[in-house]
Amino acid sequence: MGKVGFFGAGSMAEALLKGLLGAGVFRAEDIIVINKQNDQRLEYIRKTYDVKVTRDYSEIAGECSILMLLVKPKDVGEVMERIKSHLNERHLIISVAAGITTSFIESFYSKELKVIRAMPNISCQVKESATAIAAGRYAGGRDLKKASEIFSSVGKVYFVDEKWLDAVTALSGSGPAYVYLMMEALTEAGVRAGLPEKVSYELAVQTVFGAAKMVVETGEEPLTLRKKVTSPGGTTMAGIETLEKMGFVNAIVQAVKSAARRSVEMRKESGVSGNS
Ligand SMILES: NC(=O)C1=CN([C@@H]2O[C@H](COP(=O)(O)OP(=O)(O)OC[C@H]3O[C@@H](n4cnc5c(N)ncnc54)[C@H](OP(=O)(O)O)[C@@H]3O)[C@@H](O)[C@H]2O)C=CC1
Ligand SMILES: O=C(O)[C@@H]1CCC=N1
Repeated sequence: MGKVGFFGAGSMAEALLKGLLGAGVFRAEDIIVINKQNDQRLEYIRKTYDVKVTRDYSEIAGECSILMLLVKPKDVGEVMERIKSHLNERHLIISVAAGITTSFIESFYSKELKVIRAMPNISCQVKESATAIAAGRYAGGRDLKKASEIFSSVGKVYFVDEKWLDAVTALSGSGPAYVYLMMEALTEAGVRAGLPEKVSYELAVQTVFGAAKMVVETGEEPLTLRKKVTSPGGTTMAGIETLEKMGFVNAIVQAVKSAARRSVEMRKESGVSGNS
């Protein structure tokens, strides 16, 4: 696979580092990490994962054939400006930046640049990411295969059309946060119903974990499983009726819509023209 350069040393970079090193896709000595100015963070990454770190853009672009953009969408332009003179046709750029198009990244290079846009989620860290990937104009089957190999090592991979990526970002990129909020809400609800906080928290977390595992391991759909839990006239029915009355489903639909809208806005704020 060659060496990989990580542009960014934040949450996503660390989640990917943990996952990729754990899965053995890259050895620590094949990874170089660069960030912008946080020395302490870069030192932490170096010490914890035993990877090489640098502040030299030419070094990282020179040594690595795969360059992963793990910076905020607004910083993608700056990174591309800094590396564009060191790029060549052997480089594969993989960007996880929300809203940033492959054509924007391609536009920094005068020749054909291989770009893959990916939308993983934080669960890379435990090798359970749902990652969607789309190829840019010049990326071919081999590049998609490489990206797929990388993200398969940290979860499941789905090939999508690039125009879907705002919706994907809103659903599965941001999705873990919605589920964490659900856990927070269940914990709070348990406390209000009289449980000690620790008990409530542990019950909430195990309930969400068990519910997800049921769907995955039984292959049964959530609706079917929901029916199995909901006895006529029972407690679950009372709870679900309240969720319906309070607009639970609509709240989730609106949340995903807002997140997808924000993906489009961030694209515009980052100076990207075009829709997808
Ligand atoms: N967090 C998540 O769950 C997910 C995030 N993403 C995407 O991943 C990307 C990164 O997000 P996240 O990890 O949360 O962000 P963080 O803010 O945690 O990390 C951003 C990193 O980028 C570095 N950086 C900024 N500018 C430059 C530069 N010019 N050169 C090199 N490094 C630079 C920062 O360095 P410094 O600290 O020194 O400024 C920092 O290490 C975003 O585009 C986001 O859309 C996608 C899916 C899920
Ligand atoms: O919140 C964000 O913008 C990023 C993209 C998906 C998850 N985190």
